[in-house]
Amino acid sequence: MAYQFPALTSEQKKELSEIAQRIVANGKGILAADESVGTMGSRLQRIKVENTEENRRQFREILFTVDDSVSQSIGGVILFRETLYQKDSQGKLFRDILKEKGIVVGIKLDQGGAPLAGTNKETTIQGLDGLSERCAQYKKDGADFGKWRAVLKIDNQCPSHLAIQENANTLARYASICQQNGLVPIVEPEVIADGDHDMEHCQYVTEKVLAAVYKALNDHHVYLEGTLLKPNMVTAGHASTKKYTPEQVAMATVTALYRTVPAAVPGICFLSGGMSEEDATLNLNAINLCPLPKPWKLSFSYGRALQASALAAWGGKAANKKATQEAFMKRALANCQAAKGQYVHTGSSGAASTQSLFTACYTY
Ligand SMILES: O=P(O)(O)OC[C@@]1(O)O[C@H](CO)[C@@H](O)[C@@H]1O
Repeated sequence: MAYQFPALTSEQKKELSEIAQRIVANGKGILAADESVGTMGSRLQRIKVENTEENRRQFREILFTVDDSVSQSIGGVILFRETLYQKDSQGKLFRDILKEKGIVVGIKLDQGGAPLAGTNKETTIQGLDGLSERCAQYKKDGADFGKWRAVLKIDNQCPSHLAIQENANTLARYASICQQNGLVPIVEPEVIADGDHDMEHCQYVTEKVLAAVYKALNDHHVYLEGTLLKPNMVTAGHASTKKYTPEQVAMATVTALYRTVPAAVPGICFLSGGMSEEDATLNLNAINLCPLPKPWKLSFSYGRALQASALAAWGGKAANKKATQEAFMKRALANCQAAKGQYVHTGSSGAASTQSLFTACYTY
């Protein structure tokens, strides 16, 4: 097998690896503010706010106009298409506000699930058609990384070999297209927490899924130094009666990663997957203290676990801007400390931060 057709030039590789490293430098992580219109609707419903474009814009304006010091904790923000082209009340594009803070702008690229016939309601993810053109346009419009979330579930006969292979291959194809267009791909194979399985079962499945993903990324000539992984932590299913400490979650999670994720990958940014804000922070802290080899940055790319307190503080009222920004900053800082293994729980968390954020069958 000759090495004849290099996928990327050395300049392209340099740009990609620098972007990836910037996002996870010094304990920084990612704010996943890329909820689709429908997903944002269920977030807003919880606080009894109507799901209009203007309400979505207003909440995101409050998050993005937080004090500049947020850039010490947040290295990247993932946006939904609508948000990439939205402006603050003074008419300034959100993406320019983020870039001026030194935050890297990312874009959600997957377009939702489609059923895999002949399986127990498993899915693949759509969005490959026209992806290269969309990536090129988003790069011109200021994005430097992309995100694609594949969903795998633990259930009777699940995940099937077909679902694992199909989603791994689709993630790899997406990653290759991103890199060709100068975007760092965030590769997100999420094993969702639905079910009553124990943590050991989740570890087994997570290892199988990650091993398939890295085989596919290699097959597609993806440059690993210019990627980031966004996996689930290894936990018991949401309906399991077994309880595990953050140290046990950390040991199972780092073991699964150590067995499957090459050291060339610069950073692993976990999703929060319905954990409470506080659990997501405590688990990340324990992961960074875990006494196993950890050749990658271990950080966060949280949606719910960075925004739940902020959403509750906002409640749809402009007058609550300060409290909303304080709540967001508090979580951003806590997770940055956890990404360095330096988080100390003070016991003063608000009610919203300890509430489970789990949604059953969270497929899109
Ligand atoms: O699990 P979390 O941390 O809330 O969100 C993880 C995430 O990948 O899933 C959501 C739905 O696609 C996205 O908004 C977000 O980026």
